[in-house]
Formats: sequence, structure tokens, C-alpha cells
Amino acid sequence: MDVPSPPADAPPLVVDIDGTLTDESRAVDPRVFPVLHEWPAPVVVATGKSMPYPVALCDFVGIETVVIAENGGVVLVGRDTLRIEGDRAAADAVAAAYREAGYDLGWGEADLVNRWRETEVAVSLDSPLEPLADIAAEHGLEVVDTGFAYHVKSPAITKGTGLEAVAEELDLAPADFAAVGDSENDAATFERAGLSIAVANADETALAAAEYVTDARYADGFLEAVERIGTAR
Ligand SMILES: O=C(O)COP(=O)(O)O
Repeated sequence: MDVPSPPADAPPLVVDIDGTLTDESRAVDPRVFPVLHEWPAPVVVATGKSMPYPVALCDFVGIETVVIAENGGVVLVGRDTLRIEGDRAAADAVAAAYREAGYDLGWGEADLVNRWRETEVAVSLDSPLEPLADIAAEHGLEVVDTGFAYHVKSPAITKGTGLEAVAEELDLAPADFAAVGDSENDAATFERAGLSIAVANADETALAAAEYVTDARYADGFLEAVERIGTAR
């Protein structure tokens, strides 16, 4: 697919990383860089990953750092506004109990997935879900499957609550945004955004929550969504 230019009157954008800006192997598709760089309105990178990943993406793309990380647990707007919400202690207790029951988080010794996490714990999809969900429930937490990891988190915190916080900080309303994503954790932004688009590889929850679904998958789907944002208004 040709790389579209962002529409001149594009709304603010809230966009997921994994499965949306990437290919199937989770590599960011380089065609998305100029699109994000040239976006004429605020771009919010909203991810289940810990803060350093989306911050690095913003830096390397050359856009303002406006980030929702850890599924809403961490919100960063520019260099001054940092909001951290969630229950890392409860998530750690779940991880400890899960390990005690004989399971592994599945990320190896260095655990780059949780090393910089502040509000939740993520577990590999190769580790068993059922005991994790049971232990999380005992601690008042939920498990969200992003298609890339199981995230153990506070049920009250979502990318949607993160979008509310970002919008307030930017003097915008959540409904001013167009949202593009692919998984369960994007449904909460889809519910609040004025325009929501799921890429074709999205999971059932995201597909059901989105106003539009692209024909193309992964980053091709994102590029198609950009064209749709241009015509949908
Ligand atoms: O890393 C994950 O589990 C999910 O990340 P995403 O929200 O960018 O899809």
C-alpha cells in the first residue's frame, strides 16, 4: 500500500503500537514514521508496554512525548506531567504467588518486559492463564490479554482512563480523538474516541468496539485507517 499523507484537518490521534504500527513479528513498520511525524494534531501513543518503549518511539519519530503506557497505569504528557496510577504492590503479590505455584513469568532473567513497569505485571502468553487469572482475582486485579502478553492490572485503569487524563491535560475531549488499535486493551479508547478504527487482525473485543474495521492487517491496516480518517470527517 502507498503511504498516505495524514489529512490536513486530521483530528488528534490515539494509536496502539503492537499489532497496529507493527508487522506480525512486532517490528514497527518504517512506513508509519513519516505519517506520525507529519500528523498535524497531537499524537498519543497508547500501549500495554512500559513507559520507555513509547517514549523512545516518540523520540525517534520526532514527535511530542504524549504517552499512555501500561494500559493506562502510566500517563506522560510532555516532560512535566506524569501520572502513575495502579496497584503495583498487588500486581507484585500476584507475580510472587504465581511463581510460588510453580509458574514463570516467561521473560528470562533480565525480564525487559517488567523491568521498568510501575503499575502492573505482564506474563508471557506461553505461561498458563488459568492460575494467573485465579490469583489475580484473589488480589482484586484482572488479567487482560493483548495478544502479546497477559497483563495483570487494576480493573479501574485502562487506556481509556489514560485518554481522559491526556485529553484533559491537552485541553481536548476524548471524543476529539480518532483511535486506531487491535486488541482488548484498545476497546476502552474506542469507546471514548469520536472515531474508532480496528485493524483487520484485531481480536474480537476490539472488533466489536470499533466503528470501522480495515480490510488490511497490521501496519497496512493502520495506513488504511489514516485514509479512512481523511474521508470520515
Ligand atoms: O505489549 C503488549 O502486551 C501490548 O502492547 P500494545 O498495547 O502496544 O499492543
